[in-house]
Amino acid sequence: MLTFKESCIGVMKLSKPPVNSLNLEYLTEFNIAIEKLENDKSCRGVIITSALPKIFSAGLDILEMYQPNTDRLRQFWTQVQQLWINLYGSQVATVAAINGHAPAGGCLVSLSCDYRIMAPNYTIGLNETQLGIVAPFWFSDTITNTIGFRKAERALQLGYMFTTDEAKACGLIDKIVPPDQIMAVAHEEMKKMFAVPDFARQITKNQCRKQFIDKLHAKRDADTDNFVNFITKDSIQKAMGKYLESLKKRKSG
Ligand SMILES: CC/C=C\C/C=C\C/C=C\CC/C=C/CC(=O)SCCNC(=O)CCNC(=O)[C@H](O)C(C)(C)COP(=O)(O)OP(=O)(O)OC[C@H]1O[C@@H](n2cnc3c(N)ncnc32)[C@H](O)[C@@H]1OP(=O)(O)O
Repeated sequence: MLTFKESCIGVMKLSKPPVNSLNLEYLTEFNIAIEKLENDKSCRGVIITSALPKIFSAGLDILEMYQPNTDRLRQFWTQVQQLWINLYGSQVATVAAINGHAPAGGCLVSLSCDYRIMAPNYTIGLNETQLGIVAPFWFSDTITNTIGFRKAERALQLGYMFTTDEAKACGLIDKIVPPDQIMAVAHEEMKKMFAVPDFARQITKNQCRKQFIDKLHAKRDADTDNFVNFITKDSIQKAMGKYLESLKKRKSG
């Protein structure tokens, strides 16, 4: 993770080649970096982007969920939950500068921000059903809060990956920006949020999102149990094995 401050804005660049997949160690690093910025009194905003060409993030590392060690799987999911709590509940203004593909967990990271700008000709969405797995309730809540129930329900069932244009049309992202302008526009959008007094913006964000974060807090242990029980089922393991194979075939084909 490349993290630096530009005046009162923290910039976090995901930099885990080849695809910024989020494994236990990288999620832990991500959480520490965001918590550090959150606790920095001089930091008013955070921009999240990718240091890699063409990929924002491939989402959760599938290898963490395939033939897993159960203790590690629990730690992994705890860090996934914490990342969402940290980002969706962040007091600082957040902008996702999506400069590449953003499937599943990559999409969730961006949906947890306050504003999303995206470069053209990429794809974004919660594609979990395509892997034979299920987006948990707090993934569904986050996309539903962004694009509305009907569109979210349809997209979740299909595991639909939106093109940048489709994502803009349904409100999954807010703006399409050429890749060379994405950071400049992220700063412009940040300035618009800074024009509002921080406490008023923070209380308003909290009013909108707190009920969803409280829901996960209340069900956090059960959610981890559900995840571990679900992922370790033979049928789910088979489906994930097939999906990994299909990724490799697509590469060689
Ligand atoms: C009753 C039950 C109720 C509730 C259920 C309870 C709990 C919920 C259960 C489960 C929820 C779990 C949630 C999961 C969310 C996720 O994030 S899952 C991850 C989904 N991600 C994807 O599907 C992305 C797959 N990747 C791609 O589409 C492409 O790789 C991508 C477009 C990102 C890049 O394409 P390209 O540049 O062509 O690169 P390659 O495809 O060649 O990939 C390079 C190597 O990277 C490997 N890789 C790709 N993605 C991942 C990944 N996510 N994890 C691990 N590894 C990945 C790929 O295999 C290549 O590896 P290789 O070089 O061949 O070794």
